[in-house]
Amino acid sequence: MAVYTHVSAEALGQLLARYDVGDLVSSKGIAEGVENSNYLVDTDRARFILTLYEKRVDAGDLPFFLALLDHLADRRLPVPRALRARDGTQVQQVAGRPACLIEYLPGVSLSHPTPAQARSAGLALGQMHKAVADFAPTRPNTLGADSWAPLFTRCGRDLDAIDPALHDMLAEGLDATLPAWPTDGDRCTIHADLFPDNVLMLGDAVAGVIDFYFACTDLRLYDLAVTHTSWSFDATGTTCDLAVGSALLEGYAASYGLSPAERQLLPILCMGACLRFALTRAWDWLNTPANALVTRKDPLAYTRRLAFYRAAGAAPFA
Ligand SMILES: Nc1ncnc2c1ncn2[C@@H]1O[C@H](COP(=O)(O)OP(=O)(O)O)[C@@H](O)[C@H]1O
Ligand SMILES: N[C@@H](CCOP(=O)(O)O)C(=O)O
Repeated sequence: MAVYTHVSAEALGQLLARYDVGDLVSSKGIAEGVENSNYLVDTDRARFILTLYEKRVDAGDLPFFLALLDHLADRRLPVPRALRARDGTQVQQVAGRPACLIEYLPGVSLSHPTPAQARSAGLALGQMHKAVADFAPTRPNTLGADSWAPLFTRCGRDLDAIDPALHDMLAEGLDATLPAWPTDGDRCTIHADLFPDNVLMLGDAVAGVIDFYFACTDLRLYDLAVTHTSWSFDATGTTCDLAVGSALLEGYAASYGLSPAERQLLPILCMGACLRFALTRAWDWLNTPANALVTRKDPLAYTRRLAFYRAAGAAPFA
């Protein structure tokens, strides 16, 4: 459960009074997510999401994220906008944290996506990449390839408390990946965390894309790689469903295009994506406050994926 900061009914009532959204009827903390505190808020007029930005979100980056949401929503992509209060502001202070009241989107996050659903996710990702062609703001990827070795060093031998082989697996993975990391290639604004839990589905169709708080400017195909690593495996990272991975690529190819040369880059980009999530999960495993209502995510689910991509080479991307 991701609620790091408690919001009292009084504080929530005061917040809602700044907006033209009706009166508070009920609110409850949302079980999913690990980064921010999220509440489902019902008023007598509609349902909303209240997000309080926590650990990894720098308040200085919020204008970038919120402008991106507005940009994509203006182009009819299914992303939620942050509402504006009567004074025009989108970011408020709630219980000492920066916070936004966000449009609620229907749909469910999947645990076991089918190929048809993965195809829709690939289509949506390609549509987003097209839609950001005229999005001018930029944001460096603070969890990009340059950050992985320093994060590994900061975790150090504490990694072995998670698993005795974790330190050496990550060291080998970094050695295999970083020297081959692409230095050029198409760059654009990317979501950078398009896991199934950040896509709301209705049947086989994408009804919402949420959680843009890692969005940044980086290699476009790295976004596809992150999505491949998160959609194509079971939660433990043990079994790869190649039909799901292929359908994801097929959807992306249909909406954006995917050349043979670009497919050849995907193995190394997927290895990088595995390192990124194994490292941040490991860091969080070692550093999550004991009193936080959050379910930590298993870093080994990403070292298993890393081993898969290292062994499989180009085969999953043909
Ligand atoms: N705009 C939204 N509409 C509907 N549900 C949402 C929306 N934003 C978040 N949620 C729900 O809240 C959960 C956590 O949100 P998320 O942004 O993924 O949190 P975190 O930033 O902590 O990862 C999601 O899995 C989803 O169930
Ligand atoms: N998707 C990342 C962690 C970020 O969590 P999210 O709830 O914001 O998607 C992971 O699974 O490690």
